[in-house]
Amino acid sequence: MTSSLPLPLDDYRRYGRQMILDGFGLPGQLKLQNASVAVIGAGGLGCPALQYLATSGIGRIGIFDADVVELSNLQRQILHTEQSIGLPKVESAARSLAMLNSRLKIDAVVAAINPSNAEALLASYDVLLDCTDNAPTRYLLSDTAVALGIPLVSGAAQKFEGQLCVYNLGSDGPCYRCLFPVPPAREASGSCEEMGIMGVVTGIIGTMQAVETIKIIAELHDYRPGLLLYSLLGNPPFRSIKLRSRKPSCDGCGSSKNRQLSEIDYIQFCGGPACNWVRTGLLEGRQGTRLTAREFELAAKPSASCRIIDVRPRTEFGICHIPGSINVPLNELTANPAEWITGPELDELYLVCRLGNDSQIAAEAIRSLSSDLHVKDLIGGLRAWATDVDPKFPVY
Ligand SMILES: Nc1ncnc2c1ncn2[C@@H]1O[C@H](COP(=O)(O)OP(=O)(O)OP(=O)(O)O)[C@@H](O)[C@H]1O
Ligand SMILES: [Zn+2]
Repeated sequence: MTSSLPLPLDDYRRYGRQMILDGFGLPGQLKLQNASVAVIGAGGLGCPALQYLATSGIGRIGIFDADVVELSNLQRQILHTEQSIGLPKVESAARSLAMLNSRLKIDAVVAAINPSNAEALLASYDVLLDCTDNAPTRYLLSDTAVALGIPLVSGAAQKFEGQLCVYNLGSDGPCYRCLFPVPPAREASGSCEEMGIMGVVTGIIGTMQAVETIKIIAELHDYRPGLLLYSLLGNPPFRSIKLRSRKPSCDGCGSSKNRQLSEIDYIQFCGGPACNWVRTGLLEGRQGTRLTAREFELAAKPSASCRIIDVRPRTEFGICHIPGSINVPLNELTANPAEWITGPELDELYLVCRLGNDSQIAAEAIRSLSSDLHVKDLIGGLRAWATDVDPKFPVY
């Protein structure tokens, strides 16, 4: 006689180690099996979150990201391999996940979530995971979770630190706007490329996003989540802040909200472009004051009359620099520009940075002091130097 089992026979062996846990059991496994979750961002946080969600037996996972895999991603984006460089991240992630769990249903969507597509693309999921890296998307996903009436498991990681919080949980869980009605300053919320990230920090936070998602689906969670703060250098490394319930006056989830997502200008609200649904170019350069890498190489020869100032932070200067250049980090230079243009013979000043933005700010600060000095900066920064002048110059 064959009995009809609620799970495929193999799954009893596959998930047995968690199914024997009191409080989880077969009902917990069935809840995971019947659940759909959407992971937005298949980068540092998305990869570890996806890995554990896939192996835990979630039935369907949507992956959304418009980016392709780069060498600099491999330090932390652990579903991507050297072979997947150049492939869309969602495709690379889906391939890795299929190897972990061939029965998992994966919706791999090569697209950035934006105000026009968010609700339509995410409506069929039970839980959203924010694994992205920019403020406009954080607000958009919070508003989308509120509009769809589903929880949002949000992660963030920068430098040595990470943050985890579940928003819009249950009938009175706060949304992201309840906690952060005003976006963080742009300087405090740059990308991993700008700010740096210890790879393993994203592993911890992304894995904890998977944990919270599993808890919500299996109904093991606390209805009053906290904001969890992690610092790799902290002692203790974890701190948790208890959250209040939803704010009645909140623009995102309060009683007065009545806006359509597509009408909200998230990018404007967050103080300018910072996300990949609109990537902008560099600062506008002043005509004739900027040099290509090849021009820079020919013109900038360090001597008593010619100085190359590299305005990157000291740690970055310590990684690599143009021979003969001196390091004056941008904040020090702009705090007291006069100090760096002393010297009776000094006639030409060349400014460099990593990508060609900070060097323009430094050049303007110096020009505001002296009109005699020839002040020029390098278009595209040391990236362009490595591409066009010195292929052995490290790119980081
Ligand atoms: N609106 C969005 N919709 C979907 N994915 C997004 C959105 N905004 C950001 N992402 C994705 O979130 C991921 C964030 O991951 P992470 O910061 O680790 O990667 P990265 O941007 O490749 O890093 P780096 O700053 O080092 O280049 C990226 O893959 C990015 O494409
Ligand atoms: Zn709110």
